[in-house]
Amino acid sequence: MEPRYPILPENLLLISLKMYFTPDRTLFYLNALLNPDNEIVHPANRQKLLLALIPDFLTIHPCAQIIKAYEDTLRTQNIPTTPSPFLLGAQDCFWESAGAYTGEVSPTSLASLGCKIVELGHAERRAIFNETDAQTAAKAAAACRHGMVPLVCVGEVTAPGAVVSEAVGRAVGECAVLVRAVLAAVPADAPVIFAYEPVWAIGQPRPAGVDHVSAVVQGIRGVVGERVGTVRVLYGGSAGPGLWSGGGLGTAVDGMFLGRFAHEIGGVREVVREVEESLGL
Ligand SMILES: O=C(CO)COP(=O)(O)O
Repeated sequence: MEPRYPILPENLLLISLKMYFTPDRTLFYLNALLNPDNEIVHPANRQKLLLALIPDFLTIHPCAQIIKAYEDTLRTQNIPTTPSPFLLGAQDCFWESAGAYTGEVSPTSLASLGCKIVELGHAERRAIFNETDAQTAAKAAAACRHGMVPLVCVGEVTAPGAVVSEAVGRAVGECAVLVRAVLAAVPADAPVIFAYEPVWAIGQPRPAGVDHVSAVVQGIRGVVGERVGTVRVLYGGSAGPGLWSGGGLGTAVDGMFLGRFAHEIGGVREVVREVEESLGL
């Protein structure tokens, strides 16, 4: 059977919890994201803005149950849940579906639990676990075989020097290698999300400058070119409230990939409000 991919609207806000939260805190956090009183997830806005949570592997199953219960509640209120108003993602997956691969996580299992997005090639996995472009591309293909969207992290390692134009060209060149490898590995109609995360901007007090991000993202879009499947390009790396509207990032990218600055629900609400306002929602 052909995989059925989730529909991606034009704007995405994705949150990775990396390895920061305990299971209890993750479940409390997800319940808070979905609580209508917190005004974060608005099913009516699904066609324009979609949120997703990417927790650790241990909490994927209970998170899936919480999201299912949330959708059941929406249905009792006659609010449509197709396409899903909120997605669940995983922080990695293996490139094989099953077998003697101790410690690895199967894409089949992730899909069966309701994961729709698989994050791949994060800078931390590349630096600490030596993950290669070929491995990331193979994992992206595996995610697609199971109807999940690969969320591929790309970004240059070194911060820009004094010559801005050179820095942009170098950054695009570094990102292009993985962008091309992934697009060559996945079906032409598979949706793909690229998170442009300059390695030097991850885990910092401030994000990369919007001018730099904007120019590199334009370059990445050029590398992607025309393609049947949807491609979204997000920014990640110390992103948080104030960057989308005040910082002007909103006109350059299709969304943000949030880390630490989404750990408090109030911060997520601020970011959501900025994006919604920019979309006239
Ligand atoms: O790597 C990131 C998202 O995956 C960004 O993390 P920080 O926002 O904490 O820098």
